[in-house]
Amino acid sequence: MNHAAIELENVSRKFVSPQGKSILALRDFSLTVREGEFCAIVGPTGCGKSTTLGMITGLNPPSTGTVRVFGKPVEGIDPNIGFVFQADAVFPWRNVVDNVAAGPIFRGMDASAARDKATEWVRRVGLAGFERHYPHQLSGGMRKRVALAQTFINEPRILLMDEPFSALDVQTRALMQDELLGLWSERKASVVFVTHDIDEAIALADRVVVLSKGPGSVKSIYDIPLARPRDVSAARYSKDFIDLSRQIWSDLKSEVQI
Ligand SMILES: Nc1ncnc2c1ncn2[C@@H]1O[C@H](COP(=O)(O)OP(=O)(O)OP(=O)(O)O)[C@@H](O)[C@H]1O
Repeated sequence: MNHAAIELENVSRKFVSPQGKSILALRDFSLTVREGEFCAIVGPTGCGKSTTLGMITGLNPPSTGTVRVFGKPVEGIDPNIGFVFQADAVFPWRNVVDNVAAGPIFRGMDASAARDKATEWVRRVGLAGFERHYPHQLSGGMRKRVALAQTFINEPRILLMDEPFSALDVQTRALMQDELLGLWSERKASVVFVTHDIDEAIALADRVVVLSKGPGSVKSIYDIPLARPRDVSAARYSKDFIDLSRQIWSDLKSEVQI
């Protein structure tokens, strides 16, 4: 049986705008992500996708409702959780190895052991030979590889990704999606992957969750029956993929129409 890794139960989240107006970002939001599941979230702009991730991290608690991670209410930052965001979270003043080693060192690992482990991860994400390069000497795709190594080296049990590949060109993006699935398949963290790209969501996920326009709640959930291991580029041409893409878009279209 698959246990729940993340549970959001009847959650809502209110913000106050700079003008003092109350904004309801999420309403009646319930979602369970199973252990080892890859869950993608799509939805119109402003529907509360990033807010949802913030609640799972504990940085942004819900106004009402409960958020649990591995059965326990979220209280503060959980070291089991890793993040990859759209913006690069690399330190510009550190070279590639030192960027990747930063997490383990912060968690108390001896610096030389951390650098050895980081060097191995740099190789695994295809950056052997670039260990001493600084972020400004790398392409956007290479910096994303550094970000993946930085995250995976900590062996997170939960991985939260907020449009991590949206700034990349189409080819690099496809490569990074394959890379991500390869890394994920080794340890099967529970992933919540936010994207605007329906095809990216289908290519990667076990389930795709469609949110309604703000205040966001779960509109529909699609099981993705594509076999694993997946070759992202090849999977896109299958009939199942195209049918799902059409269905999800028709669901989403009514939410994004003005
Ligand atoms: N700190 C904040 N203060 C005030 N309002 C906020 C805050 N954070 C988010 N909001 C509001 O909550 C709503 C949801 O925002 P959120 O960033 O979660 O949406 P999103 O679905 O991730 O959007 P996008 O797809 O454009 O990235 C928006 O109306 C936003 O303006």
